[in-house]
Amino acid sequence: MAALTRVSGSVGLISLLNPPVNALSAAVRQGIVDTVRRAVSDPQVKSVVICGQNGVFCGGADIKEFGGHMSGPPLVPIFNTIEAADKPVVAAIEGSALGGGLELALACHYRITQSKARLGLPEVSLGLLPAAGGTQRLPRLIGVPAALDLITTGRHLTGAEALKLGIVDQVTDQNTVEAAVKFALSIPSGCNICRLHLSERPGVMQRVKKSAHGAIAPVACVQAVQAAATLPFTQGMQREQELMATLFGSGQARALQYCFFSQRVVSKWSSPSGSRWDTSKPKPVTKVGVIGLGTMGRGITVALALAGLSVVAVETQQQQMMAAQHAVSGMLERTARRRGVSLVGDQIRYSVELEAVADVELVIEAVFEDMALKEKLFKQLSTLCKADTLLCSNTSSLDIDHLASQTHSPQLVVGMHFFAPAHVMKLLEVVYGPRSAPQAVATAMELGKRMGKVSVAVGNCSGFVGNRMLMPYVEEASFLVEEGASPEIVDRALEEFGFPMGVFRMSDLSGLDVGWKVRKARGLVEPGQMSRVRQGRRYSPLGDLLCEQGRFGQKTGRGWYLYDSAGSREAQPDPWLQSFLEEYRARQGLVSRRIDSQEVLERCLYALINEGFNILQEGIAAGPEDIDMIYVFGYGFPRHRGGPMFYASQVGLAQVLQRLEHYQQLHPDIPHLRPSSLLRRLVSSGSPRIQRWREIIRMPHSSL
Ligand SMILES: CCC[C@H](O)CC(=O)SCCNC(=O)CCNC(=O)[C@H](O)C(C)(C)COP(=O)([O-])OP(=O)([O-])OC[C@H]1O[C@@H](n2cnc3c(N)ncnc32)[C@H](O)[C@@H]1OP(=O)([O-])[O-]
Repeated sequence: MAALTRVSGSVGLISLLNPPVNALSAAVRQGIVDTVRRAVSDPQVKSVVICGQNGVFCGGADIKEFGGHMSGPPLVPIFNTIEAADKPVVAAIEGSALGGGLELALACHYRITQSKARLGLPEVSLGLLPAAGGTQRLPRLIGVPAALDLITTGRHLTGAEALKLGIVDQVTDQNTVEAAVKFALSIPSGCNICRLHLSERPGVMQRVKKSAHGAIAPVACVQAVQAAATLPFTQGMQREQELMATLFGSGQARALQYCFFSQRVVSKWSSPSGSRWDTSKPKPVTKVGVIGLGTMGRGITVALALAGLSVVAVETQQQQMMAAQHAVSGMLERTARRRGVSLVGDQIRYSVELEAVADVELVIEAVFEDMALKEKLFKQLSTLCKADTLLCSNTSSLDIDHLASQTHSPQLVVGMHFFAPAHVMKLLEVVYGPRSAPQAVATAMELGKRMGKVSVAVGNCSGFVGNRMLMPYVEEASFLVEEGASPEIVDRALEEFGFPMGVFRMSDLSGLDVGWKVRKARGLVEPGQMSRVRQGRRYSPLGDLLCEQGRFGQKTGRGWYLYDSAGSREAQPDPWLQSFLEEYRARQGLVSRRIDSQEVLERCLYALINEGFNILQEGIAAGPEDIDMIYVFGYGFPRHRGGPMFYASQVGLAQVLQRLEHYQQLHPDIPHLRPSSLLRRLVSSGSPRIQRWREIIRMPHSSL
């Protein structure tokens, strides 16, 4: 899987052959061993160029091999042999040089790269570290601070950035392999590995640990680079191997690698009606209308403009429109500066007239979350837009099928549920109704991809996947507080698990009035009432009672926590809340008990997971990967835990079932603790690997 040819008389050209990304599988590694040996021993070869076939240098080690028995020659001695070769070896980098691919290039004596190529060491995002010499060679080449940044974040660089940092010797816009051959012909033999004077960076470990939220790979990456700074090369390499060995078999590495593949699985969407990603062709879209320029509409406008689309942004209130225009310009400016790209914005046209969207190919409605308002708007859009214009709603929970029924062409209606801030958050839920055409789903998915989103296609139900699962999670947290926990106890347990914020800090940030409005719309709120049973099930009025006191969270300076001032972010425990809770429990006849972090995690997470099984059973999500990517990219579920469904598979489905049964016995009035029948089916099928759940879900129930 690597070929050697002789070009320009004396250059041995080694091509890696393993489409699509020339991953370093066992066969490729063997191919490199053989071709390097032949090139080095051929007296007619004076220098060597290594490149990848089909415009990609190398995507790194073959991640698919990690799950099984590793065979074939290991990378470290191969790269050491290349580095020690007495003929100059040049890497010709096109497309990507990532992970082991960049480590291969670092072992070469020179690197020539295409300007648009992507270079990086993303192993940390797979729960690993660059263990083929990357943690030792990169700091020696570019210094400790720059190497730490690249290795602990896994971020990609362009060829131009790599040149600036000193990772590559030359950047070209011409044919990279030809440039590398020319370069190889011009250099004398010898190696240019630069041995920088390295020193440790104080304080890095503390910073990395804090932002890792419990992930172990970033910490190991720092330890490995510290070894480069303090130990001779050979000992540093040994340390790199030891640290890799601890990461390689860890649950976190398995979870992160599952996320890598799941992200790709969800792009291959399918729906119960039989429509699929590979048989549904998206409609070309160049011009999009956005209706409603509140927080969501502004973010969506920015995300569309950054993706290079023409946008017609409509806000019928003149003053609100002016404010939005100003805000969008600022957001675009800041994002362009951060990304180092030139400012876009001239392709946005603002209007106060709905008719301005008459000629767009797709409309995204982002008005207030009010069904009557949306119904009216969809009726109007259906009349004034072109007959084949796709009408999408950014609703976070309303019935897409009902909205579709307001239009002349219900097959052209889908949900595009963005997450705030829409130009930053990676997740997009694409919601299809029973009547949505496959092309409408494919078009929304493709548009999400162009906007750099992880798009997940889901079925229509109240709250879709993400918000529907959030309900039991948030409710359990409130029940725990009624029973004796404090918001701090609940939040601490969830943050130690890896969430960036616990339930209560998160609610304070997004505003307690948001959930209050939703509960009011569902007829659950009874002002001034303390009853704990509503609509036939357990209910906690705590959130409503706080809102009645004007405690809306950060924006009012008090909510579940106390803040220095309105808008401040520093949450302090609130003595008022403590006495309020004591009084509440006394009036309800509740005897406060000690609640530990295990109970917090089990009740909140298993309730969330259980709803995930219901969603799978109903076919709202096609597979566990869809749910997991929604939670990882949209709800801060720790990526190193793989997502809620993967986490359940790691805990053990029988254990999750048994704990749900236990809690359901204690709390028979909480329906979301009643174990899902799919969970029971999976347990009775022997708790198969998560990759097999789709088969079991599709199996007729009677066969079990
Ligand atoms: C000793 C340890 C040494 C070392 O330090 C460890 C490593 O190197 S760890 C590795 C560090 N390297 C990384 O983390 C880089 C991971 N890769 C990427 O970031 C992107 O794939 C890349 C940017 C290369 C191309 O993006 P794109 O053009 O949008 O294309 P795409 O993303 O859609 O992928 C196309 C297909 O290729 C598949 N596949 C891809 N890479 C690998 C792989 N390494 N392996 C196996 N398969 C891989 C991918 O699943 C997909 O398959 P399918 O069946 O068609 O769904």
